[in-house]
Amino acid sequence: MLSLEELAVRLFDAGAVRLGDIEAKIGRRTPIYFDLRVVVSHPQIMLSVAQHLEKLAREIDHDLLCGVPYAALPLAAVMSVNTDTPMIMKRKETKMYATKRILEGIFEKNQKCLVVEDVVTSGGSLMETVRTLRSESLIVTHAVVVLDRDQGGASVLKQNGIHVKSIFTLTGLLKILSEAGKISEETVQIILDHIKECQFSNLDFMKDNLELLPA
Ligand SMILES: O=C(O)c1cc(=O)[nH]c(=O)n1[C@@H]1O[C@H](COP(=O)(O)O)[C@@H](O)[C@H]1O
Repeated sequence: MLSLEELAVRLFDAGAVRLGDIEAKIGRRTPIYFDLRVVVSHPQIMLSVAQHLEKLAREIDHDLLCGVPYAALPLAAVMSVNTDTPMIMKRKETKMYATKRILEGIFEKNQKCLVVEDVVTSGGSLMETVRTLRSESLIVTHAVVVLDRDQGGASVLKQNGIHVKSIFTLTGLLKILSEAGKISEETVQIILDHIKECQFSNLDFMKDNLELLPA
């Protein structure tokens, strides 16, 4: 298995870390965007990301895996095969014909479902999936994620009963990439200032992002 440092550099070289003034979800702007969708083109990187998630998942009691659509779906599938853990999939929309299911795959009430997500910023996307799983009587208490952007999403999720374990935090990732000579100190500082300013626990920031708050 690749070390965290090697994995971070491989992800960077594959184009998973985009720098600049980038538009993120719902019009948010960010000086760094982590795009995990590129890993489907790099099977060895995808395998390594999945293995690191499996390591985090080993300490969590679970019967099922569920990836948040879409970027985490291939990762959840690789984890499912590697660990022989059944997976379920959440549809973006409820199917309007045949089975009318929102969740695909076999599950029973009160099974423990571990959620797999690529990036946590506010925690909104992950929470949306958790709500669906809970509405289908599954027990959801943990999530494993590739990157926690350190913007307060993990504590918002904790308030909603979800403990998040991440392979990388954005602060940790920046340290690795700057030590590897991939990003400059100046860029690191711009991103750290952004994280500090754009906190989902900060009420002034939240006023402009109310639609992102988990209910
Ligand atoms: O929009 C984002 O905040 C975001 C930042 C980033 O670096 N990478 C990234 O993939 N995202 C997207 O934002 C989602 C997480 O944002 P939250 O729903 O606010 O936690 C991810 O599932 C992605 O769709």
